[in-house]
Amino acid sequence: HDLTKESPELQRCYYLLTKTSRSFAAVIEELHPELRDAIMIFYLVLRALDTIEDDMSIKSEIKVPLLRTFDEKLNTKDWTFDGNGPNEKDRLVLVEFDKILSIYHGLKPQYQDVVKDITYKMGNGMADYILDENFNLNGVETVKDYDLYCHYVAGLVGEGLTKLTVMAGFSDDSLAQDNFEKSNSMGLFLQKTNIIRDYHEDLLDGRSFWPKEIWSKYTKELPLFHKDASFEQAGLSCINELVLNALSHAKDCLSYLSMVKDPSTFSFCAIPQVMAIATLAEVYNNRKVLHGVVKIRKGTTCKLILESRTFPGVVAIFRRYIQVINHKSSVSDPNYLKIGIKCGEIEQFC
Ligand SMILES: COc1cccc([C@H]2O[C@H](CC(=O)N[C@@H](CC(=O)O)C(=O)O)C(=O)N(CC(C)(C)C)c3ccc(Cl)cc32)c1OC
Repeated sequence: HDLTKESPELQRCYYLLTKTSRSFAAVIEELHPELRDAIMIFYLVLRALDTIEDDMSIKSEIKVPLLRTFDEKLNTKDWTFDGNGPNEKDRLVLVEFDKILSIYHGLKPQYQDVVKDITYKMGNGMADYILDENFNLNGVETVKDYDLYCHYVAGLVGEGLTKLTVMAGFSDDSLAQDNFEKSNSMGLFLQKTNIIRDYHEDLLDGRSFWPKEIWSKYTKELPLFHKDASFEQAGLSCINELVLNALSHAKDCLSYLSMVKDPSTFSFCAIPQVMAIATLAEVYNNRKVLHGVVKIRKGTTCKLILESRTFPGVVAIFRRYIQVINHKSSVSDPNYLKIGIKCGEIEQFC
């Protein structure tokens, strides 16, 4: 849409958006005017929160209270933060947070309330995890912990977006009546896909989000998958079980998408989901995941965006990649039968 007629602050916010996520910024800019600015601001506020959580140069005595009270910054007119982490690529959203605030205060009050409510819940969820020693030392312990962590950082985003789209009349009211189960799955499907894909990168940062309840079936130490060639097969079985776990959200995601009515909102919701199912098919049984970040090809991304403009198009994409996963699975894999059953279930649903 044409930004030149917008206020300087709004133009600056869209500039910040393109800086933080080039490809996804284009999708947000195509949104219906009723929700475009609200979702752009929601995205930037979440990015600011994520940048604080990720900034290892802020010590936890400062970081924890900052995360817990971040929603209160939304009541101010000009709060900014010059977090001293020069290497944080998203630092700009904190340094220029006053620009985000000026647009936030111009949003409809009911949209402001959704952004603030989710910011409050996410900030406190993040703070709880930073304080939870066992998370810090061993990473995420149980699959239950894994689902809770992903709820805080991603499931809540789905919940907020559902509230916004239902308020705008762009999605079925029923999406806001299932205790946000389907909204939560929309976030967990994306976040779990990223966590599987980012194994090596997170290891380099000295952390991991792979749940110990799963990886400890295949190794005593998580880095061995990368370091020791004799653990490569075990690493593949672990990836495959994590993909199986992520696929448990696929039906909810397809059901969610079937209830989004507005075309631009549908694309906004569908594009990340089709990227995720394609990524899951790429990482499944793929040893490259243990040594680097595996990305789907640019050409594939373009095809997926074009094909995901309608619900039947999205269903066809899911069906195709479920088949790819099924054909890649090997009889020697401990979860061979389960992945076959799961793929069958999702195909039935398609
Ligand atoms: C109903 O729920 C959704 C509907 C549409 C999109 C998203 C979801 O999609 C992007 C898509 C995105 O940001 N893609 C990036 C690639 C990447 O960062 O991995 C991109 O294309 O650059 C994404 O990844 N996250 C981040 C979380 C997953 C943590 C929520 C995200 C962050 C803020 C917002 Cl407002 C939205 C999203 C939804 O959230 C679940």
